[in-house]
Amino acid sequence: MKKILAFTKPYRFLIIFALFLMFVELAVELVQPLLMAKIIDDGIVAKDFNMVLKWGGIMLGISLLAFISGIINSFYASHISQNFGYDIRKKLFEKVQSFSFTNLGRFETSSLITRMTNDVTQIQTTLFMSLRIMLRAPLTVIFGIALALIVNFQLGIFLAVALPLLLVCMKWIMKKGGLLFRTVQGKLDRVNGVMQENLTSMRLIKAFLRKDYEVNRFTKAANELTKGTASAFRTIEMTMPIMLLVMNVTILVVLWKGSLQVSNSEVKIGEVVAVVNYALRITSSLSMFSFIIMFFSRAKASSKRVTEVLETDVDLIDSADAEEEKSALEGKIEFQEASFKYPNSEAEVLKNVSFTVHSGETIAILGATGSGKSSLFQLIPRLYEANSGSIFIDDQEIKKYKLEHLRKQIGLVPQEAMLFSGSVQSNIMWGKEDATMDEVIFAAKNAQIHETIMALPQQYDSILGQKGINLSGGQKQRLSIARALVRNPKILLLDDSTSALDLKTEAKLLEAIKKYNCTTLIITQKISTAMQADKTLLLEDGMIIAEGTHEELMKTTKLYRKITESQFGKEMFTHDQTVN
Ligand SMILES: Nc1ncnc2c1ncn2[C@@H]1O[C@H](COP(=O)(O)OP(=O)(O)OP(=O)(O)O)[C@@H](O)[C@H]1O
Repeated sequence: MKKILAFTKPYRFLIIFALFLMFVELAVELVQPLLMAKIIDDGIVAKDFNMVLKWGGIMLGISLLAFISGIINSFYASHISQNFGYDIRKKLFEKVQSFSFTNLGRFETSSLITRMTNDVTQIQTTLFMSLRIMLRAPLTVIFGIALALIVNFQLGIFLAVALPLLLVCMKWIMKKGGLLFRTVQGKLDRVNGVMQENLTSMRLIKAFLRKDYEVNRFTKAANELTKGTASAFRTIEMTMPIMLLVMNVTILVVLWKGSLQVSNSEVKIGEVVAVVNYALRITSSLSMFSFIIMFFSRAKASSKRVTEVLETDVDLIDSADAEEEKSALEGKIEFQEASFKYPNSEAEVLKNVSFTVHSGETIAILGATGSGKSSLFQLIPRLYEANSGSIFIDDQEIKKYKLEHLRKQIGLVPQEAMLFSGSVQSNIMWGKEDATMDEVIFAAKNAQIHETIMALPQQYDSILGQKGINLSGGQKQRLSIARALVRNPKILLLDDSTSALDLKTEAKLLEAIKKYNCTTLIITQKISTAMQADKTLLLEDGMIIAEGTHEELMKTTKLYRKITESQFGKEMFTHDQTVN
């Protein structure tokens, strides 16, 4: 909660002003019973009509003041809370952007979305309500009792006795409510998760006729949320009848005792009316309490969830001895006995991997599915850290480079082509914000996608749907390659990114990439790609089992020959090759 409250700091003067206006409203509310007592005792009972008019006029005047204060307070309360929510959301978003994959593994995507949207809204609304009305209710109770004691101590004491009972009741409910609403937000994560998976996999769901299954899955998650929320609300609402019972009994006692005192002429009738009036105002404030507790409990739970994200230590940052590099990389890559396992798993997916790629070379990486090819790629831009061994770029350990300097010079094309909604041009420029149109076209031409783009109705201005839904798999791949090429990378990592391309287009692409003079690593399943590379690494079960040119591997490695045979037939073998 402390961390969240710190976000109110920039608005502290506005908050003080809004609270001041709220106090004006409160003061008017509290002074009204006193004025009423005066009008009754000195005006009505004493039959002084001028007195009634005078104090009635004053009452009207201060009510008008309260009304104007309320309007201005409302304006500032919404201004402050909207900006406060914006600040938290921005900070959360920036924090998530800095997360490593290990950090991201701690939170479900849907949970992060709920935290950035619904949780922030809960906190934001609570701040708004606090500035508007919420704080008024407890203050009405406290000051109402204090003023009742001043007006008539003997009657007011009954209200004071009820207070500790009410406080105990509230404390218990606040604690319970906080826990319950934390569970509710967890269930909301689940609903959002199911919804997100469903909406992003709609084609698959329709093709597999899984609509009913998905509807059931959603219904189950939504039911859980409904049950959880209802249970939380029920618990909180239990406070209402308890608190109202306490107050109504108190009012009865005040009326009974007051009537005795009036008949014995010990007190004026106006005093009894004032104390009863305070008791009624306290009761109406209490009726708001269950609603207030609900908001606070929810905000407390949401604050915890938001703070959890904000306080996560980012575990992949620039190391203390990282050097400020200004010059461009050459692109030499060297792995020395590098081993790696994912943070959430015990299985070693790369085992003592050693190899060297000289600057400007093109290397193909071949291996069965799950052999660790993509994992190896992730270590180069330091998306993950190797658990043992070392990785060097230009003979310097990658840990010694600033992350930004390193990643700026790497063009990564992931296995699944990820595009963004927006124009074709903006998708290519995503790789280099300040790219000129000439650079964009040059990259597109080299990625062999320029002609396809020119055939689109609005060419480079054509709008892509979400994730590039209106493009074919191969077109998406080539657009992702253009996005990487526009960076003019020193190291280009293509993760099975040419799988959907025909042999001719792929050959043209690989030829065009040579213009960039960058070190290129290509994960592929195709021997035709390996044949165009300077060297191929053959990966099996996280280990490099062979490396060499196509001809060398054909001579030395049975597995490589088998793959070749399966793709090209036996004629690829020459009579002098011995089978190992
Ligand atoms: N985020 C992850 N957390 C835990 N294990 C993972 C993760 N990603 C991959 N793995 C595991 O690491 C191993 C290697 O996966 P990787 O994606 O590197 O293989 P690959 O050779 O690229 O496979 P493919 O050709 O199918 O893409 C697999 O056993 C996989 O289950």
